[in-house]
Amino acid sequence: MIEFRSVSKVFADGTAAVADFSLVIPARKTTVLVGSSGSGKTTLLRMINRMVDPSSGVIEIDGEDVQKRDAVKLRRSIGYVMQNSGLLPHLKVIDNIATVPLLNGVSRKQARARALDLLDTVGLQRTLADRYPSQLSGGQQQRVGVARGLAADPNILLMDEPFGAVDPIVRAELQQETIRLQRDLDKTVVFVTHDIDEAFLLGDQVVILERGASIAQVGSPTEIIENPASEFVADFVGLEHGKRALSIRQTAHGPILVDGAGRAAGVLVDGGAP
Ligand SMILES: Nc1ncnc2c1ncn2[C@@H]1O[C@H](COP(=O)(O)OP(=O)(O)OP(=O)(O)O)[C@@H](O)[C@H]1O
Repeated sequence: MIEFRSVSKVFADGTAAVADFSLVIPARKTTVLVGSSGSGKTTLLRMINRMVDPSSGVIEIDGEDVQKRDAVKLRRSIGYVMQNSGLLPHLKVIDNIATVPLLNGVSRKQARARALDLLDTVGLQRTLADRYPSQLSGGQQQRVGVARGLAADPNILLMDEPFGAVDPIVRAELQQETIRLQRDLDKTVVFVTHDIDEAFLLGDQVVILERGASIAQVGSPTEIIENPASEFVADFVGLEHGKRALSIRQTAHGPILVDGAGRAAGVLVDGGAP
């Protein structure tokens, strides 16, 4: 479990990125921080692994204040996946994945063997191991980024807009892979996005943020859609514009569900049916 208690961050130039933020992030679930640009999502994420230190307040992992941990060791024990994969261009795929285990003292042979296993885990061919990042597609690079994040077998995986730079089809594929990985690996995932649909798809817990990382609402996707806490939330999740409003239309073959634009969205089935 990760806990933020009254955490604030004011950068050296006076920018108040985060003001009095408190949140419990449960273990082995996916928590998604979602909000528009500049709402403080990345700053919150980076305070978990001490890439950024808070100005005030406490962040605990399993009851231990992260400020009391060695920053470098802490960072290496937590997986981090970023938007443009962050791969080192002069290292082959296999060596990119093996970097953190090597730094942690794992033997080269073991680290490379694990890197090959991780290529399987993220759905990449092992034959890609000897390529350089520039010889991969954007989607493949992101998968390598996820493999690298998992390399030290961390309990916590931080993902900062990991699929922001790939096309919508690859993005949908990577989202499904993330759901599968989470089911198989059971990590505590903290995921940052500005895309509410991605947040609802991936999040067990969704945190909607306004400027200064002020929490507009926190809850499961169902709770938020059923009962938006404010007009801001209703607007942000698309309830105000009818984007998520489904209605029943009778057809010659029975009732179907249509969305706000009148497009067929599905059929109605008995919720109790197998
Ligand atoms: N190192 C820094 N120095 C000064 N201001 C910063 C620094 N890093 C971030 N900020 C500012 O803090 C605020 C929050 O930034 P942050 O990157 O956390 O937001 P975000 O929600 O992740 O945005 P985006 O979706 O655009 O990445 C912004 O106003 C940003 O300009």
